Amino acid sequence: MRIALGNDHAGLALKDHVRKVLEELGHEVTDFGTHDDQPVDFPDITRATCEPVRTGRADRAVLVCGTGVGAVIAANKIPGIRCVLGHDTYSAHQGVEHDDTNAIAMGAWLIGPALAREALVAFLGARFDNDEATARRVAKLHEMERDAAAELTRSA
Ligand SMILES: O=C(CO)[C@H](O)[C@H](O)[C@H](O)COP(=O)(O)O
Repeated sequence: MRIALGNDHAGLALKDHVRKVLEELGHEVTDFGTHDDQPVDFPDITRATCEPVRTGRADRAVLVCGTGVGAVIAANKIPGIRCVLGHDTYSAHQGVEHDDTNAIAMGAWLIGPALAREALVAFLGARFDNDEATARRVAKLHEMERDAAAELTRSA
């Protein structure tokens, strides 16, 4: 898969591990940084990393920050991005199967390299069920995004 990878300063060490895991698993990784420990803002990194997924130039995004929470919040504000907090393997694959998640966020302050690896394997190995119920629910998420965009246009 084509994976867009991004992290803030708090996620740097775990991101380096994640990149190696992704490459070992045979994925094509584009690393959007950050590449050193100078503080950066997770919304900026998240936006840059998720943009190629939004536009179809990457298949999935992997985000690493301190807790994963900031990156999840930011990612789920981007139209077309559905991001799971990937601190357990069940959520990592079930989110794809039921909710068509295309991004995963991890907190470097909370999980270690072994769990990060297992969560990634679960996330990247999973496929959207796309049955009647899951397709209907994800369509409603798209509808919510369209409603939000229309509301913005109306109030502009
Ligand atoms: O973990 C986070 C909150 O959800 C953020 O993404 C940042 O990593 C964290 O807030 C960074 O904190 P710092 O005090 O600037 O290191």
